[in-house]
Amino acid sequence: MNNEIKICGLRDAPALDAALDAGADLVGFVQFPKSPRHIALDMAGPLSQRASGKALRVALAVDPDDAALEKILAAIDPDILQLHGRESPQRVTEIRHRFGVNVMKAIGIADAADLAQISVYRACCDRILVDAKPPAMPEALPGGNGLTFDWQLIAGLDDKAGLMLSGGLNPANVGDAIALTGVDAVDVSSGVESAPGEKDPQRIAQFIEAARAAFRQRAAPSANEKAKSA
Ligand SMILES: O=C(O)c1ccccc1NCC(=O)[C@H](O)[C@H](O)COP(=O)(O)O
Repeated sequence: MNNEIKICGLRDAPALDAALDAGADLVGFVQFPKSPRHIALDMAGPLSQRASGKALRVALAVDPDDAALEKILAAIDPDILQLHGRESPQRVTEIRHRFGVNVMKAIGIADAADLAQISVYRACCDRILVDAKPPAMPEALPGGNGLTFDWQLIAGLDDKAGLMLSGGLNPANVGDAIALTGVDAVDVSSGVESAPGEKDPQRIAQFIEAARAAFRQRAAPSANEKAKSA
């Protein structure tokens, strides 16, 4: 992963086009009927085709069984399957092998103890999305809650390869999140919406611009480094 930006929860062509036009690297289609971002497969298929070759297409599912996965993968034909439930490492391995699909596993982070899951899942999946742990309420969604977590936990990791930072990011805080954590990839959903499930093209563009600026800033040599090499 190298300076990648994912816009998740796209449900219609105007929102998808806003993400693609602004330069999103990954676009996500949520398969979770209780979410305001859920998109039916007969709509998700054409949207995914529209994004083909322009961005990596991510199908997001929560504890899917094989029958559900067959339908999701056939309709969306994703480049990446994001698993956002309680899938065990064994289940992730099984899915990867059975369906031959790249998998990004979401891990909920609330405190330092949760970081152990990163190395557990690194061994069995292609990417890892570190997200805020959902609130412990029956009606809470597994993701898309607009909640941040302590970014210092990620900043302190020795190995950030393959990590995508998520949870409560928005155009105003994504620059700080990138600078502080040092991650190479970010993901957003509710932070670029005007109402639950309603993507706002202007906020999408602002988010991508702010993230790109932070990635550029990190790549640029500091004044100190420039002086040393002069
Ligand atoms: O977005 C949803 O509604 C959703 C529902 C069920 C499982 C996962 C979901 N979203 C996962 C994502 O990848 C979100 O982008 C991620 O949780 C960040 O969301 P937000 O804090 O709203 O930016």
